[in-house]
Amino acid sequence: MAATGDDTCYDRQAELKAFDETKAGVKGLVDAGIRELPRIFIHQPEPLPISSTPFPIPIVDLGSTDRASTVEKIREASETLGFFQVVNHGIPVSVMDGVVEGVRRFHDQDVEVRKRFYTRDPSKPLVYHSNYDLYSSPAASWRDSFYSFMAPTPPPPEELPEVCRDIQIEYSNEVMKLGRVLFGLLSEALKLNTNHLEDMDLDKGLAFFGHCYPACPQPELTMGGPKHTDYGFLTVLLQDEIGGLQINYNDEWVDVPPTPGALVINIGDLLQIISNDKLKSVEHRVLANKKGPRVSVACFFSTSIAPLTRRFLVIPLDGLFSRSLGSGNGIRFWKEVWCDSKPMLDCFPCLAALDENQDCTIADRVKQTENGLIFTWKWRRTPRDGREIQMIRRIEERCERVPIGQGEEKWHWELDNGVFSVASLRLAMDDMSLPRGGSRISENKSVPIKVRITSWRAALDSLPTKINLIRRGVALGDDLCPLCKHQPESVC
Ligand SMILES: O=C(O)CCC(=O)C(=O)O
Ligand SMILES: [Fe+2]
Repeated sequence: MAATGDDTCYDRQAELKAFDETKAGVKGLVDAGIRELPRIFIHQPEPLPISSTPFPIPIVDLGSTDRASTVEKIREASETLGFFQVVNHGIPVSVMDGVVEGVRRFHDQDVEVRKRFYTRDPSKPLVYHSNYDLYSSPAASWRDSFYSFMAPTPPPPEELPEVCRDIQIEYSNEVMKLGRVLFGLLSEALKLNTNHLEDMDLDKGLAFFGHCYPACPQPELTMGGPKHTDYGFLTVLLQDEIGGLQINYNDEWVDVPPTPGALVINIGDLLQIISNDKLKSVEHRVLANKKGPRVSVACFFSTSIAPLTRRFLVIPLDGLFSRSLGSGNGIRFWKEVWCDSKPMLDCFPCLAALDENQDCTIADRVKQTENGLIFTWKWRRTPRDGREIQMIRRIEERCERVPIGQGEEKWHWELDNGVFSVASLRLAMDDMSLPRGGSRISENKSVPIKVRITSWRAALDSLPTKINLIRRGVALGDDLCPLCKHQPESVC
C-alpha cells in the first residue's frame, strides 16, 4: 500500500482488523520484508519541533548519603520535567540486562508461539498484542508489547512465557523494592512523612510492560509510541541502548538518551492529581527507528484492576462541569490552568520569566475585540528573533483556541438545571457505575483539583459533614445542615 498520510478514503477499520488478526504484530510485517508502511501506521506530522540543544535529564544517585540533596533533586525534576534518571538504585546490572534480553527473547519467538499469547482480553495473565489502542488511535504505532500485572497478585508463574518468566518475576520484585525507596523520597519531596505515599498504597500495584520497536523501513512517517502521559502514579523505565524516547519540555521534544546502568523515572497522572498538581505528569513519545529492534521495559505503579488499590480508580467528570472564561480578569495568565492541562508557566518558563509581571491576568495580556484577539505583551526586554518569537506565536495560537470573551469567569454545573449540590455530584458519580465501595479521582485536568478531590471524597463519603462527624464521636449540638436547617447534613 502506498504511504500517503492524507489518504483517508479507505476502510481503515477493515485494515486494522486484518492486521490484528494476523496476531503477528509489527514484527510479523518486518519479518515479511515489508518496505513501505501500511497506511494504518502513518501519523500526521507533529507540530512541536525537536529541540536543537541537548537538555540533560537529571541523574540522581540513590547511593548518595546526602539524603536532603537527593530529595531536593527529585523534587526539582518532578516539579518541572516530570522525569529523572536514577543510578545506584540497587537493581543489579545482571538483572537489568537479563530482563531486556528476556523481553527480546519473547518478541523473537516463533510467530506460532507468540500467537498463543496474542489477545485484547485484559483479564489474561499475560496480554500480548500490537498497539493497545489500535482501534481508537488516529494512527497505529510501530510497536508490539506484552504486559502482566505483577502486584499485588502476580499471575501463577506457569502462566507467564517460559522464555522470560523467571527474569520477569525477579525484575518486578526488584522494581517493587525500588518503588518503596522512590515513594519515600517523593513523600519527603512533598514535605510529608517518609511513609506517607506507601501508606496510601501507591507502591502496591505494578504492571510490567515489555515493549519491542522493530526496525522500521520509513521511521519518519510513523511513531514508535505516540505522545501520551502515563496514567498511573510512577513509571520505572529501562531502555536498551538504541534510544528514541523524547519528552515534551517547553513545547519542544527533548531526547532522553540511554544512560548505561540508569533507570528513567517519571511521574504519572495519578501522582500529579494527588499531589495537587505539584508533581508533573509530562507528555512523552518514542520515535520509530531504522535500527532495531529497540526493547524497553516499562513498569507502572498504578491502581490497575487490583482490588487492594481500587479506591484510586478514575472517573471522568467531563460533561458535568463547563467553564466560561469571560474576560479572564480574575485568572492569572502564567500561573493558572486555563488554556491547556497545565499553566503557561510550565509550558513556557523562559517567556514567563521575561514578562514584567508574572502575576498578570489573562485580561492584562489578551482581549477579545470585534477584529479578534489583541495581545498586550510587556516584556522586560525585546524578545529575541527565532526561538522566543516562535514561542510567543505558539502562545498566541493557543489563546485562539480558547473562548476568551467578556465579563466574569463562570463555572456551570450541567445537571439539575445548573444548581450544584454535592448530592447531585454523588448521584452522577454513582451513575458512572462505580465498583461498590470504590471511588475514583477525576482525571479531567481542566476541573480544579479542589473539585476533583472533593468529588472523590464525596463518593467515599469522607467529607466532614455533621452526620460523619457525629458518627466519629464529635460532640455537636445537632446534625442539621447549617444552610437549610431542615435536613441532616450529609452528602446523600
Ligand atoms: O519505550 C519507551 O521508552 C517508553 C514507553 C512508554 O512511554 C510507556 O510504556 O508508557
Ligand atoms: Fe509512557
